[in-house]
Amino acid sequence: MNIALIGYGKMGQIIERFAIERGHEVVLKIGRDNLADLTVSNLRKADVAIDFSTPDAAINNIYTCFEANVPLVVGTTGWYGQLQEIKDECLRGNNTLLYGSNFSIGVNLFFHINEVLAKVMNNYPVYDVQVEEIHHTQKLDSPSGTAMTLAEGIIENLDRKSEWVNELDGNPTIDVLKQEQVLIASQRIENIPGTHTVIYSSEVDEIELKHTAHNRAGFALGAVVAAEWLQNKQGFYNISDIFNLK
Ligand SMILES: NC(=O)C1=CN([C@@H]2O[C@H](COP(=O)(O)OP(=O)(O)OC[C@H]3O[C@@H](n4cnc5c(N)ncnc54)[C@H](OP(=O)(O)O)[C@@H]3O)[C@@H](O)[C@H]2O)C=CC1
Ligand SMILES: O=C(O)C1=N[C@H](C(=O)O)C[C@H](O)C1
Repeated sequence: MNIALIGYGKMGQIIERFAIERGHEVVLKIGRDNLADLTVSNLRKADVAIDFSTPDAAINNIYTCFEANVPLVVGTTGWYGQLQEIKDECLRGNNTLLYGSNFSIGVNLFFHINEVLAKVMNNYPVYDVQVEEIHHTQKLDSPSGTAMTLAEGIIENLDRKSEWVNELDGNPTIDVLKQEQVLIASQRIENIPGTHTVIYSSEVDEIELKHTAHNRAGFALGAVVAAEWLQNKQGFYNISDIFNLK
């Protein structure tokens, strides 16, 4: 496959390594210093594009890929407020997009276990739940996309929770946490690739479900596998469609 890499930072560079290892060719690499090369005609040289750029850049990049009619894998987080608009536009224009807050196999298993556990916890109201996430200090968005997916998995399955709220580095955004809210506590610490914990606590004990990424390889390999899966498909997909754990 010919691949266009949109965003050539920490993730883009590791994705390139895995793409080449798996026999693909990287025909376009876009970073901040060659943004002018992100054109419809350049994108049409690729069979698929993979975007790991920035929360602010993602929406524009997605629309440019739609215009070029090139299938797109979006790993960038921090744009999900516009998810419905992008989904509608993708389907309206017969385009192809797969997105995911986390492409690693381990986290996708974790997402599934989180949903099963949340269902079980309907019968155990003595436990309250919160999500914690720790990432490197260059991360632009908070909470992490992965933490949002975890909180949404809890909300969809645990009847006593209906929304999430975020605090960054101990700075609360609300005065009082309501019973129906799931707190996502975010922390930024040098060099942490991504650690997520779901904690159920009662007066007498705690249950912790934790995923620690040792490096970024799992995310990057997952993105290349997602691009391969997207070949010859049309429509709007999430990474969970590949793992099919439901
Ligand atoms: N879904 C998943 O599994 C994962 C998702 N992510 C997400 O991927 C994104 C990128 O992460 P990461 O690689 O660590 O971040 P980096 O900051 O290392 O890389 C982002 C790159 O995008 C470039 N860039 C800036 N503006 C644009 C633009 N308009 N178009 C294209 N590229 C642009 C930046 O250029 P410059 O360096 O010049 O600023 C930089 O090279 C983040 O949103 C992160 O949350 C990360 C890991 C896993
Ligand atoms: O910015 C990162 O680094 C990561 N971002 C993703 C997220 O927001 O969940 C995935 C991973 O945790 C690394």
